[in-house]
This record gives sequence, structure tokens and C-alpha cells, in this order.
Amino acid sequence: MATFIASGGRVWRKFVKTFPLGSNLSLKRSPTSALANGRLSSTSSENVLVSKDEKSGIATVRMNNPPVNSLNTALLLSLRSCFEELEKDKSCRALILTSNKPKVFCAGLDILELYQKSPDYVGQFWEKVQDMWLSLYGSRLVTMAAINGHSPAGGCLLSLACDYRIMAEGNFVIGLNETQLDLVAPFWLRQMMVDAIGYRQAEMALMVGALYPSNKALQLGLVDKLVPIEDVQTVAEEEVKNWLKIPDQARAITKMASRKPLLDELRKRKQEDIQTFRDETTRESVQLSIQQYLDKLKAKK
Ligand SMILES: CC/C=C\C/C=C\CCCC/C=C/C(=O)SCCNC(=O)CCNC(=O)[C@H](O)C(C)(C)COP(=O)(O)OP(=O)(O)OC[C@H]1O[C@@H](n2cnc3c(N)ncnc32)[C@H](O)[C@@H]1OP(=O)(O)O
Repeated sequence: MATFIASGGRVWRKFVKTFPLGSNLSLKRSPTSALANGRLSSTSSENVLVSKDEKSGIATVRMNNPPVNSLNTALLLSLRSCFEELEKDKSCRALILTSNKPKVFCAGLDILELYQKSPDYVGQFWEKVQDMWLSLYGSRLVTMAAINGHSPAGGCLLSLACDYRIMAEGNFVIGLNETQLDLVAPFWLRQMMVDAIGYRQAEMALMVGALYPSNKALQLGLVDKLVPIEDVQTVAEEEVKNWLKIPDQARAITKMASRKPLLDELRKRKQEDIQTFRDETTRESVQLSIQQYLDKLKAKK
């Protein structure tokens, strides 16, 4: 269903569409954004909320998968559908990725999707991670991560796939802590880390599974800007507007020229990557580490 809502001088396109596994993509107003002046409607089952300002062509994509936006199958499918939908939309020029729940941007992969599952299940799950990443990292749009909270592992993956990262100041962490769970970040994730912070720092960070507080992340170049949490969205919108002063075509071609080798490499090695993931995550010792990690998370309370 698609309708157009005119409000406050801007035209809002609103539609609710059902995606596989019952996840929804809806284009609607975001409650805190300066771009937001459309009508707000919401249902608790929606795991991705999207608002798009038709005039500027800037869409805000809010992950809405309580309590911590862990990337389960449904959220991965919704994110991919959403990125592809916006990619096809000729009037869309930029995408801001953020969390609907401040303080946690994304807790990474849903660990329960990796625990006590069959090799086929985890293989299919990993393919959804790959496909979501291919659509975000390979996007023609300006992509901006508005990291309004913690962003470990898969959260860092999402952030690194964007063109620019703005993070909330304060006691929030970001990084690739995979080795702490006895997991190994795949080559395409490691490469993004190297591209962001350089070989030596990335090598150390990946080996020890480092999670950095936001000020250290800024110092390393893992994020590009730090702002108070309440300003993350507004600053992201301002930053996007600066990027949009550059002609879209030249910017997008330049982006693709630098990202195509890694995109092509994963496309070529997709099955091999899935096989490695299947073998690694279903290994008994890894399952034990995942179980211990889950226990540790629960014991935190
Ligand atoms: C080819 C490659 C081959 C092999 C490679 C293999 C794997 C590579 C994978 C690489 C890519 C990415 C991997 C990952 O993302 S693994 C996930 C790592 N994530 C984490 O370590 C984060 C864990 N979470 C936290 O640290 C905190 O929850 C967080 C985000 C700081 C928020 O803290 P807080 O607000 O206090 O919330 P709680 O900790 O109380 O959590 C609330 C609730 O959510 C549960 N939970 C948290 N994180 C996850 C998660 N990632 N998955 C599932 N569930 C999670 C937590 O247990 C609580 O549950 P409860 O029932 O107790 O309420």
C-alpha cells in the first residue's frame, strides 16, 4: 500500500509493506529528526522504521528490534529490503542508519541465531548477513551511520559499511570483538577495518577483539565525528547535506571504484565464506564459547 502525505510543506510518502518472515518496512516520520514533520504511525512489530524527506531525498532508517537491535534473520531481511528499496528510488540520495532506541545502535549478530542450530541454518543465516552487507556497502547513496549508542561486532560492521560515522559521546563502545566469542571476522569485515584505521591498528584490534570507547574510536579513525547523543541525528543530517553538495554521479562512481574490488571478492567467494562460517560456528568448542558468552551476558544483571 502506498500513500502520499503532505504535511508542513513537505510531501511524505508512506507505505507499509510486508517482507519475508513478517518483518515490515514502513516509510514514516521519525520522532526526533529535524527532517520529520510528517504524520507518525507505528506498530510494535516493525523492526525497521524509515522516514524520507522527499525534498532533500534523505532517508532515515531506524533499527527497531528491541531490546538491543541484535541482527536476527528478520532484521537482516528487513534491512536488506529497505536498502534495496531506497536504492531503486530515484528520488532518494542519502541514507542515515540509526537506532530507534538510543544507547544501543546495534548489539551485532543475534547470538541465539548461532547457538545450537544446524549447519544449514547457520549457513543460510550467514548468507543473509552477506546480502545485507552487499546492499549497504555497495550502495550508490550517501550512507551515514548515526551511531547513537553501543556498536559492537555486527553493529561495527554496519557502521563500517557506511560512508561516514557519527557517534555519540560518552560511555559507548564500538569495535570488532569477535575473537572474544571464539569467532573470526571474515575477510571482507577485516578489510573494512583495515581501510578505516590502517593495517597495524586493525590487526591488533581484530586479534584481541577490542571494543573501544567512543573517544578512542575517534582517535583511531574508526568513527569520524563525536557529538552529544541528543545531537547525533541532527548532525548526521547536516553532514549528509554537505555531502549532497557534491554531484551524485561523480561521488557514486568514485565510491564504487574504491569498493568494487571487495564487493566482487565476496561475490566470487560467497559459498566458500558460507562454508567457513558453517564449519566454524558449529564447531563444538565454538558452541561452548558462545554458550559461555551468553551466560556472561545474562549474568551481567
Ligand atoms: C567466514 C567467517 C567464518 C567464521 C566467522 C564466524 C563469525 C564471524 C561473525 C562476524 C560478524 C559479527 C559477529 C557478531 O556480531 S557476534 C555478536 C557480538 N555482540 C556482542 O558481543 C554484544 C553483546 N551485547 C552487549 O554487549 C550488550 O548487550 C550491549 C549491546 C552493550 C547493550 O547492553 P545493555 O543495554 O546493558 O543490554 P543487555 O546486555 O542487558 O542486553 C539485553 C538483552 O539482550 C541480550 N543480548 C545482548 N546482545 C545480544 C546479542 N548480540 N545477541 C542476542 N542477544 C543479545 C542480552 O542477553 C539480554 O537478554 P536478557 O534475556 O537477559 O534480557
